[in-house]
Amino acid sequence: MTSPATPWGASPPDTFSPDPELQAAVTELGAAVRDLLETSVATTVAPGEQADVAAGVRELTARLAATTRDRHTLSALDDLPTFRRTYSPVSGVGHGFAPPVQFRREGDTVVGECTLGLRHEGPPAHSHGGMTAMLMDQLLGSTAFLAGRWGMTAHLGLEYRGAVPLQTPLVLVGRVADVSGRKTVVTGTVALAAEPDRELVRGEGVFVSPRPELLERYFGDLTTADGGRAPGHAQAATDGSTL
Ligand SMILES: CCCCCCCCCC(=O)SCCNC(=O)CCNC(=O)[C@H](O)C(C)(C)COP(=O)(O)OP(=O)(O)OC[C@H]1O[C@@H](n2cnc3c(N)ncnc32)[C@H](O)[C@@H]1OP(=O)(O)O
Repeated sequence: MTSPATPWGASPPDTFSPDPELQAAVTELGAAVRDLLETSVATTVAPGEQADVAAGVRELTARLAATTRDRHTLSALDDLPTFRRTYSPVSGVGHGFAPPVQFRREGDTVVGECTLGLRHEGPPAHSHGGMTAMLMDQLLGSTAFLAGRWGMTAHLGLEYRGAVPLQTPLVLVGRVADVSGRKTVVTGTVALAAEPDRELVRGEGVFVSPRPELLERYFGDLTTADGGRAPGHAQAATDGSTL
């Protein structure tokens, strides 16, 4: 299957079809852990109740620990050529810390929407600056990727122009600014969904597709969940247009 032409290059064909039962269970567990994390930093119940809950959570954790993957093994729901990352701490539905942000193409931009919670707090009632940097890194990286230009963050610059409130819908917009060789420059903004033209954070990132020796060093021993060599990175990272 070939991907449709876009003003900025090829996008990867999405032919990956994960097990729907696993996808549903991981999504549900991610949502439940997200609620737990959020409530754990908001709760004001008595110390004894918190201690009881902690003991219960440890029992549940032990059940999940019965079988686990190591860092060199992809989840069965992940796919490198399409960069499907179920456990991304920014966009992963399976990650309790993630808002999670949903990204989509809109014209020549990539748009993301999310609402941050108390688990992302820095200054009271507002986002931690590092959390906003995570949002920006993922936004800019996703923008490069969706333009057929996968790369790793080589530089990330941020201007914090206004504090980002928690529990308030946000909109993120990314644009490819320049491409040359293995390098892609992307700019992006974070704003309130209700005031999309008032930029709270402005970012610029340089994404570089690593040279083959680095690719091998970083990802050479990655395997898929069923033990095969993980496909896609060598091609995906050296030239996004081959995706
Ligand atoms: C849907 C999926 C979306 C995924 C989104 C994910 C978002 C998150 C992305 C990440 O967080 S990635 C993790 C954080 N980043 C890293 O760990 C990268 C660490 N750095 C490296 O491994 C290497 O420095 C790097 C791969 C970035 C570059 O190494 P190379 O040896 O391949 O690059 P090289 O030095 O040959 O430079 C290639 C080009 O990039 C340019 N370049 C490299 N570093 C640069 C830099 N810092 N600033 C500006 N330009 C840079 C360099 O000048 C040159 O330009 P020219 O071709 O025009 O000469």
